[in-house]
Amino acid sequence: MRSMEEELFPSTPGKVKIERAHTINRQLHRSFASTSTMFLWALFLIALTASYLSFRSFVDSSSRYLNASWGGMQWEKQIRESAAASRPGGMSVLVTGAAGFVGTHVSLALRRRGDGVVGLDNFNNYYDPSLKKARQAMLQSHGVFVVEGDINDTRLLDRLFALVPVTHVMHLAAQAGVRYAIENPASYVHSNIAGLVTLLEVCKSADPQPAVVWASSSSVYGLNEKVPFSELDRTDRPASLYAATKKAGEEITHTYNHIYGLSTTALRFFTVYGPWGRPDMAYFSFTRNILQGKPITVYRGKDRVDLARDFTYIDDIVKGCVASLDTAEKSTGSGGRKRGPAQYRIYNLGNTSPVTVPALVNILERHLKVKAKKKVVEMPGNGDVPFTHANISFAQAELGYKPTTNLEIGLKKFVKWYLSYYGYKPRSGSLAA
Ligand SMILES: O=C(O)[C@H]1O[C@H](OP(=O)(O)OP(=O)(O)OC[C@H]2O[C@@H](n3ccc(=O)[nH]c3=O)[C@H](O)[C@@H]2O)[C@H](O)[C@@H](O)[C@H]1O
Repeated sequence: MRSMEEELFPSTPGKVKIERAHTINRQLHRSFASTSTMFLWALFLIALTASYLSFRSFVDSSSRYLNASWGGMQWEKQIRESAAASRPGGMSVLVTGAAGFVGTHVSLALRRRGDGVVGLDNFNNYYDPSLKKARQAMLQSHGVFVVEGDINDTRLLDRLFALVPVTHVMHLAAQAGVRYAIENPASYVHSNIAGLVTLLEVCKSADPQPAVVWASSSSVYGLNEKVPFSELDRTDRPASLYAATKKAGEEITHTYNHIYGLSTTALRFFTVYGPWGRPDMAYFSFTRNILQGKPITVYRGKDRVDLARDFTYIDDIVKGCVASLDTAEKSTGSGGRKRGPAQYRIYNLGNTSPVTVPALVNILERHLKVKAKKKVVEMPGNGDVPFTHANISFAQAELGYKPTTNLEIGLKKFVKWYLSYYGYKPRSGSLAA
């Protein structure tokens, strides 16, 4: 059999050289012609693929734009107005989770004293979104615009930072609730881990970088038994996935502080309650059930020990948040690079006087003037801890934090709001069965 080389360059020399040369030329020409045809086909296919891909990306981005509830000149105008401070030296704060319980109160407090505030909230349906919409409407009437969007949306965050010179981020958007993590673990990873990282990525790249104050949780103390809980105590034994994601948040913010010079402050909130609160929390759902004549389930710990929480009134928490923003030092990085060491802080924001769950129910019964139908059951093993109790000496010394509302007074204010918001007539007289 002849080799390929022999086919192209036959071994017989002499007269046949020219013929051979012609043959070779023809063969070369044929092969060149087929190569260039292939090349043209390849070019054509590449062009076709490129136009298909750019068409797809155009359709994707236009549909994303059309489906998104953000964008447009009017939207940008509202953001700029909302973010503009009305007092000299005022801050421009991006409040994530602004239509949430704590977010609404902090946004209002900032706006009232003349800071610029832009809210961000995804209005998810973890609990009744109509309550979030009502909070949004209330904020709007006070000049705070709440953007509808998710902290996982980098494009939206970039846009907000391009529109507003954000000096501070008050990051309160999160998947809350200790026991719900058993049902929907992915939502905690999505909001409390992925969302946090997305937000920090944008913050670290912003120029200037904002200072970040964000909501951690008393739940990070987990199985800690040393009371009261101090920021110096162990927090490496979380009892729920919720707690684990909040603890992870403290470590993730440390990384951004260390590498990029972001100024970060984590606030460990202790069971916050009050008007405009969260319907998934015990004080809120107990109130609803008591008024509707439905039973409430009261959990009890091992050996029939009552569970207790360091319930903290919303106005005290707001003071702690605002003081944290006021004392936050500037971030030190720029262009995504650290220029020097930056502030990294963690504070307990609690009330320092735990109250048992049955005592909470007694107070509600008195304020509602209705007797609760109690079902006492052993605490299910779904992430709860038996008690919480904050040591607030660091917050006191460094933020001037000093809670002033006890559970009796705080629940009275909550009940007043609840009855009015849900259209109940306040009852007079003694307890009804
Ligand atoms: O400090 C926090 O970081 C967390 O506080 C809050 O968690 P918790 O302290 O668990 O509040 P909450 O659910 O009101 O239960 C209060 C008590 O009632 C008991 N409880 C609860 C429900 C019920 O049906 N029966 C009952 O006895 C229950 O066993 C508990 O002893 C926030 O939800 C959470 O998002 C996080 O911010």
